[in-house]
Amino acid sequence: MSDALLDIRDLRLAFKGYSGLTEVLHGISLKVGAGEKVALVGESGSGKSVTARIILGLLQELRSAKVSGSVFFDGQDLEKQPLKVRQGLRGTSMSMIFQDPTSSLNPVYPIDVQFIEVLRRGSTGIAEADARLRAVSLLTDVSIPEPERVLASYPFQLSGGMNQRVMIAMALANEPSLLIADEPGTALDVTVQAQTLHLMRDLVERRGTSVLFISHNLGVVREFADRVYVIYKGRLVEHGETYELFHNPRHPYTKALMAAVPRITGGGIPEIDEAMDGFHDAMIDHEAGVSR
Ligand SMILES: Nc1ncnc2c1ncn2[C@@H]1O[C@H](COP(=O)(O)OP(=O)(O)OP(=O)(O)O)[C@@H](O)[C@H]1O
Repeated sequence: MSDALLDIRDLRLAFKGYSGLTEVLHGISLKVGAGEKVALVGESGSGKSVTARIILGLLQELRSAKVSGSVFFDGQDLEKQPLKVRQGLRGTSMSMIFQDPTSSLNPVYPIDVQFIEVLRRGSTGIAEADARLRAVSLLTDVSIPEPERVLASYPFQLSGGMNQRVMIAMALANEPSLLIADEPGTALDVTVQAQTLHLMRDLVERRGTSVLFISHNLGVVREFADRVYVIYKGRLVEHGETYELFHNPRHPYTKALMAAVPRITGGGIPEIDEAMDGFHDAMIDHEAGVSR
């Protein structure tokens, strides 16, 4: 049992390929408390999105993915639950916002069809007229003018920022206790991204929704998260309260993330790899009992 809403313990992931197993996560442990906003930060390829997909139970459906460890959600070990139970949680108790709305909004259906389907996942049997009213109210919450017009539109008829707001409204439609936000707004221009993030923060704070916020951008995280975990090549290298982490970063990788825009190559940073030798074990010891 755990008192945190989300409690991930010793999560490991490897992909089976022609040349054998490629290890991607090497024992990730993290917690998100009720109403807490927690960020997972690291460069491209460090393992942020796969962590999110494991929480949602999506990777476990892939035959090439070998997952071990525990994901406790609301006190239940999800890894021990049948697939059907996990699928039932998606879009209801836990939902996800992706960086690019076009990857989750279906281009061939108007927004209303997709919105009503989402609402029906949370309340089976809801009448169409009621679902429509609820959708209008949710779109109003995300500051969408003329929600009726937006409901009748196809995603391609809306701007990127508008689609992102629609996604946020849909993700919050069934009042999830956990929202996983994977670099929301990265595909948008900086001003629209900032507006989207402020809006999302207001909404989750008002509703008391817990958030796991995934990003490569420490600047964005500073604005948004209560606590931060830093991930590097499938390992957590540091975590702490946001204020503390920014004022007293201990790990060389965290310092590198702060000092400059990280090189988003996925290949790692040679200087950090060197500095990591020896440092990583010391950090793990330092954080023992907290991150492990
Ligand atoms: N289905 C898959 N099969 C094989 N390897 C995969 C698969 N999905 C992800 N990976 C690998 O797992 C590693 C972690 O990927 P992940 O998408 O979690 O990175 P990320 O930190 O979210 O990066 P980004 O910010 O670019 O999304 C990468 O090396 C990626 O190539």
